[in-house]
Amino acid sequence: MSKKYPIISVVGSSGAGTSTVKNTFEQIFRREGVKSVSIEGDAFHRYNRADMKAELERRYAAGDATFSHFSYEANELKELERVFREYGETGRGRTRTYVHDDIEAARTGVAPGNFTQWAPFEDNSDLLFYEGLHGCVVNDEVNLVRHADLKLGVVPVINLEWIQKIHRDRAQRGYTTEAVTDVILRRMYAYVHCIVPQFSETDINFQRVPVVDTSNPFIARWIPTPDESLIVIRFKNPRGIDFPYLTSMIAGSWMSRANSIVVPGNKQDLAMQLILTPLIERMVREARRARA
Ligand SMILES: Nc1ncnc2c1ncn2[C@@H]1O[C@H](COP(=O)(O)OP(=O)(O)OP(=O)(O)O)[C@@H](O)[C@H]1O
Ligand SMILES: O=C(CO)[C@H](O)[C@H](O)COP(=O)(O)O
Repeated sequence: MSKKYPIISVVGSSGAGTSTVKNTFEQIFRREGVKSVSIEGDAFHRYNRADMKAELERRYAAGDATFSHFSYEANELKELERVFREYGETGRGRTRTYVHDDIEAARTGVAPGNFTQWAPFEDNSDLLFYEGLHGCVVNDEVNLVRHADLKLGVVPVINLEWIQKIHRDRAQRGYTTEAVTDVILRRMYAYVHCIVPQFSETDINFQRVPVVDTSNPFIARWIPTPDESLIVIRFKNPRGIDFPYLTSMIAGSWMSRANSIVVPGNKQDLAMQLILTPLIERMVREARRARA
């Protein structure tokens, strides 16, 4: 936790929708005049695509079928923690980009499956925004949670998460359904052991639930639309959350538990703005006062 240089950590599995949620944050930052710097979790993968393939094959031959991008050891989590700590103390740090596809390659000048060079954050930012797979990991080696001031989970129910991943990886990254299915299967061990535990560390989880049949996610022709889904929003500590205000402002919402509210899928953006804007506004106000 840093009063001077706060960190927001948004965690979700691959295809969960963390990049989509980043757009909502960017709208809030723009409207509130907040200058942010950001990290994409993929920047902290340990291997480029070719080296990851070689490492996967090496481990597989040695009898380890559990290794994947979700595994702690496939990522530079100590370096990520060092950057979180440095940013919290000084407002400085560094990141890079993992280039996934031709569009990103044209933008960065780096071939797909490789990293750009590390580059420092811009100076004079108000906060650091992280979105990715591992921003709330607590294990024997790192504790990212203690550095983050606001922690969010983006967690569609698993059938929906798979549909989103399959459609995104096919449409934007050129993979086949079979290839994505193999990746989902290979990542399952680390999904359970490395990804899921983080959602007990987060302050707020946003869980999208489809209300159409997704029994066979591998043949779904499209991603269930916002109108075909609900969002369950769960607060770890509901004290201070103005639920009557939220349920009156968000048409069609209701409380399902003392710490949970359900909103229609097409109100996700509105709900996030209503919930997050005051939290961000307070965080930035206190940080600016601490730096003055
Ligand atoms: N609330 C939503 N409603 C409809 N579609 C969504 C929603 N959130 C995400 N999607 C869709 O799901 C797919 C994956 O979303 P996104 O790229 O944001 O995932 P991600 O968590 O950033 O994945 P990765 O970490 O692998 O890059 C995209 O096609 C996106 O349009
Ligand atoms: O989404 C991912 C992790 O969140 C990707 O699968 C990972 O970044 C590796 O990418 P690629 O398969 O394009 O090499």
